[in-house]
Amino acid sequence: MQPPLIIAISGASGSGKSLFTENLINAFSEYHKPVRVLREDHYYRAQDHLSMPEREKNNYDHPDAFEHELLKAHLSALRSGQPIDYPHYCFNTHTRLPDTERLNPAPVIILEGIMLLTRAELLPLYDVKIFIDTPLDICLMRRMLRDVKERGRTLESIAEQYEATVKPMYHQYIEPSRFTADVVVTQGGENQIALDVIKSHIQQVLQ
Ligand SMILES: Nc1ncnc2c1ncn2[C@@H]1O[C@H](COP(=O)(O)OP(=O)(O)O)[C@@H](O)[C@H]1O
Ligand SMILES: Nc1ccn([C@@H]2O[C@H](COP(=O)(O)O)[C@@H](O)[C@H]2O)c(=O)n1
Repeated sequence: MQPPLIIAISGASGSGKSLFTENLINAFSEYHKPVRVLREDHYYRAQDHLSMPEREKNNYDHPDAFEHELLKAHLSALRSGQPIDYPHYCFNTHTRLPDTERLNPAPVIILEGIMLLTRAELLPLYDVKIFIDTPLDICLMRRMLRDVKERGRTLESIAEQYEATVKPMYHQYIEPSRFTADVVVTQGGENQIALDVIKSHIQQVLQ
């Protein structure tokens, strides 16, 4: 069996990675190749041993917040045709859920997450590296709306976390990782030309 094509999509929180991923999947639907999506967020470290106030204080915008060793092992397994036990994460409790999900390999694997391009040891595992480059003020505005609605946050906590970790870590880790990307996408998840270009590259590779 041919190894899967692995596409990594990175960029700031709120840059439109999830939306771009959804649109890329839709673009694939006519091509009849099963696509599997893995979210780096699911690889945030389990923190069951910490109290809630301790969890709330943590820096979730540092590469070490993620169990990248597990992600790397999972990518290697999928590449060699083995299934994985995909972890699930809860943003409200800041830790992993007890259950995992058995996932089989697929011809196309899309990975999505903020720190995917920051680890030198992960880069060789990706076939295509994409960076969604969206101005930070737009990312923050989107994040505020989403985190209040979906992640149980208050505006005060979002503003505090943004100043303390999200913004400085973006400049330290995420922004420099842009230069490792094959494609930098401006105008976020709705950039149709970028979607078409990437789709046509992927079609050529898969033929
Ligand atoms: N181009 C866009 N125009 C309007 N809203 C957008 C756009 N891109 C993303 N959003 C919205 O902003 C929020 C964050 O986008 P999302 O794709 O989840 O970002 P990320 O995965 O990078 O954190 C979501 O509610 C999404 O629907
Ligand atoms: N317990 C957590 C874990 C992560 N975060 C924030 O999530 C952001 C990354 O996820 P996106 O879907 O927005 O890319 C990251 O910036 C962390 O600050 C959190 O708030 N709590």
